[in-house]
Amino acid sequence: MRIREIHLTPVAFRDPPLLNAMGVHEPWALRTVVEVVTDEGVSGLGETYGDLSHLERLRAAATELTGASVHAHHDLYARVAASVGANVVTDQHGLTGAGSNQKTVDAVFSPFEVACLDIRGKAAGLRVADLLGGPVRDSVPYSAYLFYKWAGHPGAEEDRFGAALDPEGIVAQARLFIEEYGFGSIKLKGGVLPPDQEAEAVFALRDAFPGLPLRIDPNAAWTPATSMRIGKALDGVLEYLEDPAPDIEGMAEVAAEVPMPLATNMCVVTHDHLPPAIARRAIGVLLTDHHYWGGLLRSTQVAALCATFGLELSMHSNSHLGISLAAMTHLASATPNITHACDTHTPWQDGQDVIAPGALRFVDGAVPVPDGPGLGIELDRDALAVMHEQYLSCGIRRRDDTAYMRRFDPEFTPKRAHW
Ligand SMILES: O=C([O-])C(=O)C[C@H](O)[C@@H](O)C(=O)[O-]
Ligand SMILES: [Mg+2]
Repeated sequence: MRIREIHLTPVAFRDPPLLNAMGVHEPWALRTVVEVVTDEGVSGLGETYGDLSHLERLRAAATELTGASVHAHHDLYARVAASVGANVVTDQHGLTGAGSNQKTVDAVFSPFEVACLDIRGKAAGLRVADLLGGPVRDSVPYSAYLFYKWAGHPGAEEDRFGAALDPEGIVAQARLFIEEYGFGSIKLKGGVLPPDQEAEAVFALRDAFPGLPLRIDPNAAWTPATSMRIGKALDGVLEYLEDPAPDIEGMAEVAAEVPMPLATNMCVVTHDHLPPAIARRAIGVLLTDHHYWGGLLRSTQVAALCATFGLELSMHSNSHLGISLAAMTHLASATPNITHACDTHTPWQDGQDVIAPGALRFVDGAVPVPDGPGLGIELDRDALAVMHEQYLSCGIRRRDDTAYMRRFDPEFTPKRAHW
């Protein structure tokens, strides 16, 4: 089965004003939908970032990939690497660590690999999870992913989630998500308010939801000293503390002093980071993300490395649609050592999607692995067309949380080791 054509469709969907250490989410989030079609007419789906420079790299890779076998994983990777070239560094949103040529190639390769696995599964009558070694769990738990947020985008009406700028607002948000999705663990995105205020919100969550695993992720907005102080104060409250301070060295300092494991999707984001992080005992949990770790197969290889070195696994998420959720679910179901509930932005997309409804649903905070072959999902072409129109009209071509925040707070600076 050879690749006959590839369709790349940039899309935009509404996103609430979620606050983070870099600024605030813009009213529209961007993604690219990737459709690979074979010479036998079988098609597969992938989903990735929507920034224009990434889209241009996807276009160049698509040209290289035409004619390749969907089974030839290494050949597909080599073609993508050649199309990207050396010394090209991926876009930065400031929230997923340093860019590198390796990470760029991995990010460009990922959606094509997912689409090829979708095709291979459809052709063989197997689920993608089966191609990855078979599911070790039928259903993948996700965490309630809480954000400090404004009531609505400035100048627009309040959204249905409302404001969350203090512990009461955060607890109310958690209650809403738990009622609607049944989540059994909670992550709070931090790096927005002074650390003691964010710790207060964590204590409020503990009191409101006793026994639920909790995490906080300030995206490296704290110094090592503050991270140690807050980490010690949250002893017995957190299952892990995610990226409190910048860089492997800073994380190692903190890890040596705090009682809970440190997790990261910032200081270890490509293979080169693993040896120093392991040597320095900087992290206990890696948040993997197939979108920048080179797709699903390569993510399972990273997972095996983590098992060898005694690292636990969780999963990172950006704003995404159902193709990504399906891929994340197949991957996590087939990765034995993902033992923490995965992150997902799905609730913030509030039903907007490019896939037909029904295949993916939350049951008690977990997504059952879809039954159908491949990813087990179908593209909703009408929805895709609407979201593509939204992309064309929204005017955003690159995610920039800092620039958007500066429209309302010209003095705003990204928070890196700020507190
Ligand atoms: O560190 C993380 O978990 C993330 O970067 C997740 C997302 O990017 C989130 O922080 C966001 O979109 O604001
Ligand atoms: Mg994180």
